[in-house]
Order: sequence, then structure tokens, then C-alpha cells
Amino acid sequence: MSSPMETEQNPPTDQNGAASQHSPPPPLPPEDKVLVPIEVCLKPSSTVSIHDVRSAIEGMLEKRSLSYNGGPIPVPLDEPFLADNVQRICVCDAGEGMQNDNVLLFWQVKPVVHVFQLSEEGPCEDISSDGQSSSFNEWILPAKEFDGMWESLIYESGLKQRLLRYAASALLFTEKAVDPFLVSWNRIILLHGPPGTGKTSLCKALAQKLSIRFNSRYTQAQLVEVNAHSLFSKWFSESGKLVAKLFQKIQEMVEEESNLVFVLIDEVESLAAARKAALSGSEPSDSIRVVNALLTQMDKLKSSPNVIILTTSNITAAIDIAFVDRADIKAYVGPPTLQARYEILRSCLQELMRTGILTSFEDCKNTVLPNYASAKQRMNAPNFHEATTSMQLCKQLVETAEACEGMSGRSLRKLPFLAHAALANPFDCNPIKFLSSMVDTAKRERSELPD
Ligand SMILES: Nc1ncnc2c1ncn2[C@@H]1O[C@H](COP(=O)(O)OP(=O)(O)OP(=O)(O)O)[C@@H](O)[C@H]1O
Repeated sequence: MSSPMETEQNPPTDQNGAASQHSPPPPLPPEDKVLVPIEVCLKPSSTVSIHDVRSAIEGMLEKRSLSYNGGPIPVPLDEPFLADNVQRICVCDAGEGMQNDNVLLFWQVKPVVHVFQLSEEGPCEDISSDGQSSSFNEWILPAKEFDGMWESLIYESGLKQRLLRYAASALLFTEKAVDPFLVSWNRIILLHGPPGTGKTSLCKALAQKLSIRFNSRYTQAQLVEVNAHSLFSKWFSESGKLVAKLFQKIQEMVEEESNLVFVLIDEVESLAAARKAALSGSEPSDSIRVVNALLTQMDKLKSSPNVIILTTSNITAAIDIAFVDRADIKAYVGPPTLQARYEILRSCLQELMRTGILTSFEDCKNTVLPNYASAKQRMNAPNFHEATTSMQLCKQLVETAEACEGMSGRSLRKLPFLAHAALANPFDCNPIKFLSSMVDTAKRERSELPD
């Protein structure tokens, strides 16, 4: 593998290090340059200012006029300030700026540097008065727990980009004080779809991303995770108090205008269920008061510019219509497509090879499996043959992904573990044998899915 970064003098290379056929294009005019975010994570021990690191990284990118073909950029060891303080440098969403056989030429794009440090504080849990379920969790963002989550979620059709751009526009409109009577927008996102498709994770990952991308405007960010179900306490009289307590806390957070607050309400369909049950008389009317209190509090929060409300639901039809109306973005998150299944399984396999669980052929640790598009391209090439282990593996990986049709992202991420546990000899684990075991396990899992 070539290094992810090459100097401009070197011809651009593709992901396998082959020289590009094209000559480098001339620099673009500044207004045509695509913005490419560069995320720079500081070491936990670092105490330097984000400002200083940003300037040093910008200087580094300018000085070296680099090109890039995937993976993290190595921290420059010849620059002690960066080497001492920076843990990693990642180029994000480079897709649009990539040209010439997937090479990103830094002098063709406008890098936007975001420097951050992960919070290691962990969640702060609030135990509800029944002493059992907690009514909300709170994290300081960006949190160590959510590091890498955004990258691990795989969707087609630009869903992640759409959400990121939507939230960025919503924050910009608010910051620029656009008159809401003339242009109307909310900062409420609803993700709905079947269980296990990554809705909750996507909300958390989105909050983490935004806390990094907007940290020059908002110096602090927090995520409050509310389980809607737990708000309907079995002690009915307590429910109203729980909602009041929760929103009082959120109000305190948003009063500090340098604070960006994300409120995640999971299982929002339980609001509708409670209202319906109350109307049919099977639940005390207290439930309906809780739903109404929640909606009123959400409306109140709308006037605060620094809040984004993220909600999820498994059952679209059951969501309270009053709530659906409030959400600006209603995105359906479905089960992974063939390509997404391939990519999820590829990342699993890659991890098992990195950690040495899968072994038995030389250089297993350093093998890089091709992505779906290049795997298909190579398999369809007239001179394709399965002689190389990597090609044999990716052909089998495509077959495994095909066998997993209908499975959720959550089940797919569990599949490698189940397949490993089913092996007769788990200590001599050949990736080819392992993939056969995955197909068998997938068939078994699918046969056990409810109709
Ligand atoms: N599209 C995906 N790409 C990668 N991983 C996924 C995907 N979908 C789900 N997963 C995996 O499944 C796990 C569970 O997802 P999560 O709990 O966020 O789903 P959910 O849709 O909120 O489920 P539920 O509705 O049952 O609460 C995630 O942490 C992730 O590892």
C-alpha cells in the first residue's frame, strides 16, 4: 500500500499504489473548490489551544501541497508541536473532491480544519424516582464513547450527508437570525424504520459530528438522551414531574449560548401509544397530559437557537401526528442494501484480520479488502481469476452479503461473532472457511426471523 499522502511531485497513485494514467489537472479557481473537512483529534493529555493546532495544521497542508488517497494522514513526526499534541488527522467526506483515480489533490480543494479533544467523562445518568429505569443520560460531546460511530454506520443514497447538511443549514439560519415568520424551519429530525437499522446510533453520531464541526461557534456541546418510554413512569403522578424536571435541566443548558445542546428522544412512538390508550380509556388521562407537556416543552425549546432535537421511531404509522408535523426532516432508515451489507461485513472481516482472530495466510493483518465498487469491477473484468486470496475473499464476501438479505445492520454486526462461535476449531481460523461459516450462520439466523 502506498502512504495515504504523497507530495505533489509524485504522480497521483490509486488505492493500490499504481501510477495514475492522467496528468495532474490545473488548479481550480477558489470559488470552484470543494470544501473538505479535516478532523484533527488531540491527545487526551494535550493542553494546547485548538487555535494554535489549527494554524499549525493549515500551515502543514499548505507547505506540503499534498495529495491523498484514503486513510488517516500520518501525524508529521518532524513537527514536534503537532507530534506532541495530535493523536490523528482524518480527511472526511473527501468523495466530492476526489478525482484522478480516487486521489484528492489538496491544492484542488479548500481544506477546513476542525480540531477537537474527546471527553472521557462518560455518561451522567439520571435515575428516575422509581429507582429502576433512568429517565435520561447526558454526555459531554465529543465523547470518547461515540468516536468512530459515524464512520462505522453504512448507508447508501447519501443519508448521512443529507442529515449533516440539514443540521448545518438549520444552525446557520438560526445564527444569522433569519426571520422564522418569513422562512420557517425547525431543528427537529425524525429517523424512522425497522429495529436495528442504526437510527439511535446515527442520532448520536450526528450529534458528535456536529459538535466537532461547529466547535468554533459553540465551545461546548452536550447530548441528553431521553427514553420516551421511561417518561411514562408506572407512577403516573410522577410522569409530569419527570418531564418538567428533564426540560428544566435542558433549559438551563441552552441558556448558555456557547453551548450546543442535542436532545435525543428514542422510541417516540410511545407518545402516540400513550395518547391512544388514554383516549380509549385503558390508561389514565395523566398519560395524555405527559404527551402534551412534552410537545409544549419542545415548542418552547424551538425558540432557543442552540438546540437540535433528534428523535427515532420503529413504527412510523404509530407516531403521533402532532409530533410528525413538528419534524423538519423525516428520514426513513431501512435495512442495508447489498452494497451496504458488503461494506458492513468487509469492516467486520477487516477488524478480525487486524486483531489476528482470522489468520493462516501470510500478511493477513495487512490485507486490505477492496470496497464493493472495486470488488465488482474486478470480478466483472474479463481476466478475473480467483488466484489471489484477496480476490477469492471478496468474491465470497459478495456471496455472504447476498445470503444476508433482509438482515438488519445490528444482526450483521453480530454475525461474525456467531459464525466464529460455530467453528469447530476457532483457534485456526482461515478467512475462507470463516466466510462459509458466516453463510451458514446467516441462513440459520434468517430462518429464525419472524415472518
Ligand atoms: N447501516 C448500518 N451500518 C453499520 N452498522 C449498523 C447499521 N445499522 C445498524 N448497525 C449496527 O447495529 C447497532 C444497533 O443500532 P441501533 O440501536 O442504533 O439501531 P436502532 O435502529 O436504533 O434500533 P432500535 O430501533 O431497535 O432501537 C449499531 O450500533 C450498529 O453497530
